[in-house]
This record gives sequence, C-alpha cells and structure tokens, in this order.
Amino acid sequence: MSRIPTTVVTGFLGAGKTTLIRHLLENVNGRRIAVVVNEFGDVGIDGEILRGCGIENCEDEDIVELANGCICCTVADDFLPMMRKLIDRPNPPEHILVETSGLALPKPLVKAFTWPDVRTRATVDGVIALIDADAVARGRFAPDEDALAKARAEDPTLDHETPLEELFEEQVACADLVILNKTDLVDAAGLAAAEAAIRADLRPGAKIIHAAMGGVDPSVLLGLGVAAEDDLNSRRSHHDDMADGHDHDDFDSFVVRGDAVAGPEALVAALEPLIAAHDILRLKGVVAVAGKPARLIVQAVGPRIQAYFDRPWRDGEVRATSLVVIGEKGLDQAVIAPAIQAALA
Ligand SMILES: Nc1nc2c(ncn2[C@@H]2O[C@H](COP(=O)(O)OP(=O)(O)OP(=O)(O)O)[C@@H](O)[C@H]2O)c(=O)[nH]1
Repeated sequence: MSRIPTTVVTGFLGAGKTTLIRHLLENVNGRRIAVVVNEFGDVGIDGEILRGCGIENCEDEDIVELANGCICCTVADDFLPMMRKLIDRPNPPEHILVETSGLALPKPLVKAFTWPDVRTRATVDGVIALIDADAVARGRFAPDEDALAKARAEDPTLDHETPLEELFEEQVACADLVILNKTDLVDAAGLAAAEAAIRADLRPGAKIIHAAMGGVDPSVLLGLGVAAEDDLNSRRSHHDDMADGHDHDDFDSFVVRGDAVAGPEALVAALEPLIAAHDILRLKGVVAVAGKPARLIVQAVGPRIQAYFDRPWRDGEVRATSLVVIGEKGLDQAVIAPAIQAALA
C-alpha cells in the first residue's frame, strides 16, 4: 500500500502558514488534499479562514481542526487518532498538509509518524518552515545582547534563550525547506539580514527560498520525498530530553467577544496603540460590522494589522465578533480585554 505523503508546515505565529496553505490549495489543480489545522488558543480562526476561501475541490470535511492546545503536546490524544481517521476514509486524501500552531515544536509531530500503524500508511514528505523575513530582519528573534549579559552576570547557570528565540530556532532546525516569507516588506539588506539570522540554525542540506504571500509553486513544496520520520536525529531540538514535549506556559492567550462594530477603520485605529502598548504578538479573529453582509477578518502580527471582508454571513450564523489575543506570559488580560472591548463598542 502506498503511503500518503504529509507535509508539515511550521513557523512562528503569523509567519504566513495559513496564507501559504491557501495558495497551495488554490493551485494544486484538483488534487485531493486534506489540511489539518492546529491553533494555540480556544477559537479556531485558521480553519474558518481556509473554509471561507471557497476554493474549488476543497470540501469542508477536508479541513480538520485540532483544538485542545498545541499539537506537539497532544500528539497521542489528538493527532494520531485524527490521522488514523483521515487515512481510513473510503476515499483517503492524496496528500495531507499539517499546519502546526505558531508555538508548536515540529519534531514531536514528525516523531508521531514512526508509530507502527501510521508509519505503514503515511510518511512525512517534508517539513517546511515559514519565516517572517520582516520580523526577523527587525531582530524579533535575535537575542537581546544587553539582557543576555545582565542575566549571565546574575546567574551563569540560567537558560538564556527566550521562549521566542528557542521556538524560532527549533522550527528552523527541523525544516527541510525554509521559506523566507513577506519579502514584500523588506529591502535587499533586510532580506540578507534575515537570511543570515537563520543560516546558523539550518540543517545541513536544507534549502532557503523566498516568497511573498506564500506564493510558491506547489511542485516546489510538495513531493520532497524526504521521509523525515526516518531522519529524526538530524533534527536538533532543545526538548529532546523531555518526556512529553514542552509546555506552553511561556505564552498566554485569551478571547475577547463582542457585537457588531461600526467600521473596520475605527477598529484598526483603536487596536494599533493597544497592540504596541502591550506587546501583543498576535491578534486575529472574525468581526461583525454593522450593516455589512460579510464578516470581517482581522489579523495582526506584531504591529501590522490587516482587515478584510472574506465571505457573507450565512443564514442562521450568529453575527458576532471574537478576537484571539496571544502574547508572552504576563500578558495583562485584565487591562487588555476591557480595552479591546472598548475598541469594539
Ligand atoms: N505583507 C505580507 N503579509 C503577509 C504575507 N504572508 C502572510 N501575510 C499576512 O500575515 C498575516 C498572518 O498570516 P497567516 O497566514 O494567518 O499566518 P499564520 O502563520 O497562519 O498565523 P498563525 O496561525 O496565527 O501562527 C495575515 O494578515 C496575512 O495576510 C506576506 O508575504 N506579505
């Protein structure tokens, strides 16, 4: 029996994973692809966005959401049973794409493909890491040298990497192919700086390509034929010694809900200073706009906010707003949630 090739798409929060997958689905020319989407946080926005695209040949049942936390920590409980279900379909997919949460470690997922009943029927075609070239060029994942020196002086035994740096390195170090995405937001110097920042973490032989809005030909991404599950040792991880993956206590997330807002511009203008003031890493969600038949998708990655109408509300669908907010531990929900509520009013 041939094994179903599965591509693992990793990358930090907001790097462009869903955008890449959407582009792939639009360009695979009728190939039957199933997408497994995992998100950090209680509300699944990515699955909603993909389903909202209306791509031909992409049925709702082909987008499977895995909630309940980060996929890397719930492999046995969630991911494996779901893979078995997908594989056992009477008409199984020809290819599977797994979009990990932006905070997930890819290696535990790759390891899941060594489980006997999955190993015989699916294989990791390749691990693709999406990188936000703009964020990397601006030093978001680089160590803060001053803080590092201070921490070293205070306690030389401390683990000096921030959770952000660690995740970033781990995602790059597991990849067969790295996509430096968002090239439209950087100049040549920025792109070179981003590339230099990831080189040290790359696995030998891993390739780097450049893209904007995930615009890469599917033939470049699919069919790598790497069988990454057979090559786990070359995928360095900070967490190899831990029995059960890692925990996500370094990050916080909560959801803010509300009714219809007056308009996108006012909402974006109100969110901008909030995001900057509270160092919100990621904010995304579905927004109802008064008098508009379509729902608004709001996306913020660091300081950049995007808002666009994606599809009309369906009959019977509750026209409400829900926004997921993600940041590093200590995110001040008691202050931020009411402030976002006020922006929604
Ligand atoms: N300018 C620019 N924006 C991009 C590009 N790729 C993605 N984006 C935007 O970045 C935001 C996040 O994109 P997503 O595709 O949702 O990112 P993600 O990695 O799936 O996000 P999480 O699932 O939350 O980790 C959206 O507003 C996208 O439109 C790009 O190449 N250039």
